[in-house]
Amino acid sequence: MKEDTELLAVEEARARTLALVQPLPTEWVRWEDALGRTLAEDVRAQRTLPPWDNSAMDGFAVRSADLTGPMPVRLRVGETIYAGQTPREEVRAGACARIMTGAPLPPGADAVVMRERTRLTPEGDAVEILEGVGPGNFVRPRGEDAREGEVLLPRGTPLGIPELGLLLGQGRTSVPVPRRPRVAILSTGDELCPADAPAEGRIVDANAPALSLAVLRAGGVPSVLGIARDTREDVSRHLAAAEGHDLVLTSAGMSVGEHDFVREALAHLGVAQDFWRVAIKPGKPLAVGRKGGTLYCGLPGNPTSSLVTFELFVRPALRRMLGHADVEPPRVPGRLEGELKKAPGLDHYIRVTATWREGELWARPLATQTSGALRSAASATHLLHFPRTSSRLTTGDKVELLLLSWSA
Ligand SMILES: Nc1nc2c(c(=O)[nH]1)N[C@H]1C(S)=C(S)[C@@H](COP(=O)(O)OP(=O)(O)OC[C@H]3O[C@@H](n4cnc5c(N)ncnc54)[C@H](O)[C@@H]3O)O[C@H]1N2
Ligand code: MOO
Repeated sequence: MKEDTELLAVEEARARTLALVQPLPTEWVRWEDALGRTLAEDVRAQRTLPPWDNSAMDGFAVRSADLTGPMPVRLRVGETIYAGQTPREEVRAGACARIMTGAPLPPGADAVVMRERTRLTPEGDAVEILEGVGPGNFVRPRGEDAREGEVLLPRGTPLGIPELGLLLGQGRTSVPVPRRPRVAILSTGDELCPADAPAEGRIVDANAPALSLAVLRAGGVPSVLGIARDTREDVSRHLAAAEGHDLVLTSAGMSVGEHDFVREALAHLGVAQDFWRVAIKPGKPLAVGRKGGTLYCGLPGNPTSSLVTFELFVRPALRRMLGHADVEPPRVPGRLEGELKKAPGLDHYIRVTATWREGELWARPLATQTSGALRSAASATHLLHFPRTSSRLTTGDKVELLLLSWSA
């Protein structure tokens, strides 16, 4: 195992993590399970939509050439066409048809005048058009949404609600997507006990359940492997059960303590470590490696450190497995409200609560920033990036804020 004592920059650590993963094999899922995933193949339109030119307004289907002279113009009113009906008559010069939104445009007509710009005679057999319109006015052209045979959505498209609506509009109820990553989560530590059997003098394992929620939110399928004792043998035994997963997350035992066996157990299992230790706070002792098709991330035990490293490294890797092209943590500009100091050297990720005021996002650091305390993450809305080269930030300074996937 390479004893790399140098700290890797956060961007490099993320790039190296992402280089170890790729989109997972394709599966077909129903639309209900496709939200937030990506298309694994180009999807072509099977039908032209709308299938015919149709009206965008309730009003009158007209020949625009009839409306070029002085206004108003009086037209004879023919049939009424509702959505779902087929027009029976051609609109001839000097005439029009009553038409409702979504109804097919009748032959002869090339424009629609909305009802509010007309005056119907009391008998209802003629209408005064109050203003002229050009051809195509309020006409939704055939094929505006889709033309049969064209690529409607290309491979890699993230499937949000309108994209799925578009596919459903084509009569497609299932889509090809990369399958969901299967993620094994292992807590390690002699001091730990499970949350459903809390024991006196022990620390309840909060990391595995918290990480499994983070995995779920990121679109993965978590399975919790329990708690391994602080021996190489017990960690190795538990890790053996994780083989075959796409991603294995371990929690704790990553630092340089006498009982920090996780890296040793990973090496023993044949995991090739890509890096260990990143120049960030919190989360410095992160280790990442690979064996076969499985990515291994050894996350630090401090509860907030494990969640921060999840956001910065694990979630991007899960998004790549799910086929997303954009996997960087999303960022927005903001301003600091408060004072921050540190020694230069590490990138710090400060837990803040940001609120919108006077056209800007103002970020106030939470009172506690210790990574051992989950309080330093509870009620945080963003991570404020305090760059490695910087040692002081003051109220009003422009800052980069990373959106958190944890928040309620
Ligand atoms: N001499 C040094 N000591 C430490 C360093 C260092 O560079 N040199 N780094 C510190 C940093 S930074 C971190 S982060 C921690 C991470 O250490 P480990 O990954 O080895 O984690 P542990 O020491 O086992 O545990 C840390 C802390 O978190 C609690 N914990 C662990 N697992 C859970 C869990 N599943 N649920 C709730 N809480 C958990 C554990 O009880 C400890 O209090 O190392 C520093 N030390
Ligand atoms: O890197 Mo540690 O996560 O600062 O407590």
